[in-house]
Parts: sequence; structure tokens; C-alpha cells
Amino acid sequence: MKLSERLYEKAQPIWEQSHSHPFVQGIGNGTLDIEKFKFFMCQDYLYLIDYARLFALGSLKAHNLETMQTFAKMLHVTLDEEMSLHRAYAKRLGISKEELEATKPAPTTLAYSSYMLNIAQRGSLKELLAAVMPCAWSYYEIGKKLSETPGAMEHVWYGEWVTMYQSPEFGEVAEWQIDLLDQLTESSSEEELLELEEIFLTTSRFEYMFWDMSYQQAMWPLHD
Ligand SMILES: Cc1ncc(CO)c(N)n1
Repeated sequence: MKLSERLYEKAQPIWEQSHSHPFVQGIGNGTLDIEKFKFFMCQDYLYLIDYARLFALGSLKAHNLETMQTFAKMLHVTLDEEMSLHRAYAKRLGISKEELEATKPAPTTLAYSSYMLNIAQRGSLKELLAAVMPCAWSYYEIGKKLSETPGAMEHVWYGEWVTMYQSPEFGEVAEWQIDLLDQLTESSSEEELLELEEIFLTTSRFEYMFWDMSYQQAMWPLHD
């Protein structure tokens, strides 16, 4: 069994909770409160900055030129295409570029980004991939599922979001990461596979928490 098949199976109970979360469902049926989406977009913008850094680290840790080029491409696509979606939404939502960039990270954003970057910095390419894989893979799955709802891709607010994440180009990114990790772990020990599984499940849990944080618009529970 390929590692990716095992990871997919193990993560299902978590991923299913993300799929059925009211934030995700609300994007699909168009009922999500726009204030919650605003919160999500600003926090996601911060998240993507660190997510992009993981691709820079992937390029650094790559074992050959082709892998290095693909990580560099994902770095570029994140900074200049995915984040352009956020910049365009911010503009429509009345959030200035300065405001967007000055967003303060919520505790869940900080925890998720810090965990991912820590794994990527101290681990090998395998650990880095295990940490980053639930991101593109689960968003692609969510995009595809939501796009099946009639009108979801045409919705005045959430249509563009669904359209981007269900796109085959976005799916290719997930597939490339999956294939590379499967290839790199062909002869890994059970002990190593278990470690990678734990990382994958941890970022899968953080993905769920990110939806929930956005739904609750959860900042620090303290007031300065
Ligand atoms: C939190 C999060 N996970 C994954 C993606 C997909 O890139 C995203 N934009 N945000």
C-alpha cells in the first residue's frame, strides 16, 4: 500500500468533519456570514505567507533540479496566484492592502504556521511533505465537493473561491506532492511511516481547526 493511501484512510474521520463544518457548507450553499469569510481571508493570507516559505524550504531540501524547480513553481504560484485571489477579495470586501498585511495572527493561525514551519525546518523533505500535503489535497477535495452544488461556482461572493480550489491545476499540485512522498517512502521503515502519519494527521487537525476558528472568528481570549 502506498503511504498516501494509508494517510488518506487514516485522515478520513478528520477530513469528513471539515467537509461537514458549517463554514465549509456555508461557502458551498452561499449562506456563510460575510464577516466570517472576511476573518478567514485575512487569517488565510497570513497563513499562506508561511505556507509559501515551506515551498522555499522544499526547494532547498530537494534532491534534484526538477524537484527544486517544482517547489520554486509552487512558491511562485502561492505568492502570485493563490494570494492574488485573497488580494482581489480583500479589495471587494473593502480591506486595504495595508490592513490585510497588518492582520494579527489568531492563536490557531499562529499554532498551525509555527508547527508546519518547525517540521519543515528541522525535518527532511519527507517530513516537510507530510506537513504540507493536507493543505492542497483537502482544499482540492473541498473545492470539488462544493462545486457539485448547483450555483456554487457562480455565487456572487463564494463562486471564485470554489472555482479556484476545484480547478484541475490546483489538483495537480496536490497530486505532485502525493507522488513525490510515495516515491520517497517506498522503502521506509514502519517507524518512519508512523512518524510521517502523525505529522499528516496533525496538520489535518489544524485544517479543521482553521475552519472552526474562522467560523467563531476566534482571537485571543484576553483583552490588552
Ligand atoms: C489553511 C489553509 N490550508 C490550505 C490552503 C490551500 O492552499 C489554504 N489556502 N489555507
